[in-house]
Amino acid sequence: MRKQFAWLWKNMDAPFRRRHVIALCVCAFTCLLLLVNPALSQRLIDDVIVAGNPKPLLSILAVMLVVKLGREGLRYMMVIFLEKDSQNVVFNLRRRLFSKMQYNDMAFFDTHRTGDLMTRMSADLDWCRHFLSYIDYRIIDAVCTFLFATIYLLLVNWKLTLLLIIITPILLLITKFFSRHVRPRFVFMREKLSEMNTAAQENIAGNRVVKAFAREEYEKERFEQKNQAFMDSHLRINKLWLTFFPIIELLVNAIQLVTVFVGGLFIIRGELTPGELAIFTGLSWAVSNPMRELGNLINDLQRFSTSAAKVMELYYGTPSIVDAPDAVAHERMQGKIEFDHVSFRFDTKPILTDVSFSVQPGQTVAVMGPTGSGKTTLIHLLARFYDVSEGAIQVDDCDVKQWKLSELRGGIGTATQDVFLFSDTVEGNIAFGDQSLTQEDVMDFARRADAAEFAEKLPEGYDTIIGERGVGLSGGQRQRIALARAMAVRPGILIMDDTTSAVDSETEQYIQDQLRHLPYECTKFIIAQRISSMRDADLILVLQDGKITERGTHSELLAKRGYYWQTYCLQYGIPMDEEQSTASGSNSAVGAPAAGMGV
Ligand SMILES: Nc1ncnc2c1ncn2[C@@H]1O[C@H](COP(=O)(O)OP(=O)(O)OP(=O)(O)O)[C@@H](O)[C@H]1O
Repeated sequence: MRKQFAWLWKNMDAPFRRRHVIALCVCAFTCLLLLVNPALSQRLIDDVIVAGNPKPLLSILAVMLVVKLGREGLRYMMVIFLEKDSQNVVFNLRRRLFSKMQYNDMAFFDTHRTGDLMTRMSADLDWCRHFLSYIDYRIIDAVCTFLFATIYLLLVNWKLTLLLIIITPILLLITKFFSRHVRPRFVFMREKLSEMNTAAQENIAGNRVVKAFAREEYEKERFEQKNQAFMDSHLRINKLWLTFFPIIELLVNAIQLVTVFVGGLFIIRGELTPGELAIFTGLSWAVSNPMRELGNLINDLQRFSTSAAKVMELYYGTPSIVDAPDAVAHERMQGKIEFDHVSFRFDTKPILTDVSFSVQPGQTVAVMGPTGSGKTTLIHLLARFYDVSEGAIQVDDCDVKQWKLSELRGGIGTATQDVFLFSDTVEGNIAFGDQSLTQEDVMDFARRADAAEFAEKLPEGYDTIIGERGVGLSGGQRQRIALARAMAVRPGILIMDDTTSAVDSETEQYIQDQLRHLPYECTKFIIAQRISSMRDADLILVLQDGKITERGTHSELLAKRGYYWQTYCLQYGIPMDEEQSTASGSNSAVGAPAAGMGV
């Protein structure tokens, strides 16, 4: 807990820290002020009522009123200070956490559910705010009220005071027991909250799939289970609390009884004046209330501690893929790529094995292969989303591990398989990677990606806001905006991962032509299933089970009669026997049917 407080403190700006200390001192001072009115009540009873002397009456009442008003005013100021300080910390934390998430490894996002991360950024952070704006002052309040009242009562009558506080050690023991048992329940509850949020988030993000499969009822049921589990975890805590709470209440109420009963006896024996008994009855709550509060505070503290631990995990997590200390600065990326005996494993599962190839700047390399063969992983390694397990990847004759990450990734434009567009205008989405693009540039790249025609027809043209994930656009339209976005950063390496799979052949042909005439030099890295997307590539790689099984140009691969040739025959409806006899002539004859089919 101390660590967590130190962490929050570290994230509070200096002026707010000063104010926070002042606010907590004010809190302690107002606890001291609590003693004034019971002390004045004693004088009121002993010196005014019992003595029959009305002279000091007005002055006593005036001081009581001033103290009461002053105390309320100070508490008001304290609450405002605490609220502002806690907001300052949460603001700083949110900023830092968001930035942390930006730089986290791909592996981090592979293993953390979105719903869980959202819970850390919202509910868990709110518990950090709650600690600074409420829990910490309530602790000081309880401790100071108890201590000041006890000391004062000891001075008035130590025997009666000892009777009042005799139950304190028992209470502390019960509290310790409660605290030990409630913590794992809070950890469990936090997990259930995260699962519930994840279910809600996935349902919202995947609502189209839910509808398409008419799985609303199933989803409702699934969420119901998570909701129920979260509620049950809450109830388990409440159950524990309910076994603990009556014991505390009983002990605390005993304090009040002892005060009146033993206090009365002391008056009869002349050991206490009626005014002094008024102090005891007036302050017995100040001794008993903090004890009563203990359970609540422990609940809150454990809840805070569970949430803070989750936020701290994110806060202190360090990405494993970072700039090397001796990273080399590069001007513009030229686009020379070399994979040198690259192998890659996810945990122990081999994904790529001994992959070697090289591409010169400006060339086009295409990769094809069955699904799951490791094509996307190749580009993930190139952009250093993951580090190779063995071998090395060089870009412009420099190991990618020696590149500054921002320059490496900034030099690669990627149109990914799974298109994600932001809730922004079409123009904003295309200019995402380069905010300095002019409107003319945006329109030019949209034209090259064949996105101009439909973009202009949108209700507000390029200023039309498209929804999250490009809602409102067709799959092919989204792919074309994603391609324009990748082209627009003028990368040294342009990666197209299944980018034209959802567009028709004519559009694909148009895009292919445009790719040949980009207004800058770049290496093109194409991942595709269609032969038409790759037939003009300088190098075509066939990847099977993470290994390169075929390599060469279109005609060389057709001549090999392997996977590429089979795919070719399947896609162009050529019986394999017939193709074999056609291809037994020259290489140009092999290319002829496809060219003739206009694909
Ligand atoms: N984050 C991950 N953790 C573990 N395994 C993964 C992860 N991402 C991918 N894989 C596995 O790596 C293998 C290669 O995946 P990859 O996405 O590179 O294939 P692909 O050839 O691009 O497939 P597709 O054509 O379907 O896109 C697959 O078996 C996949 O299950």
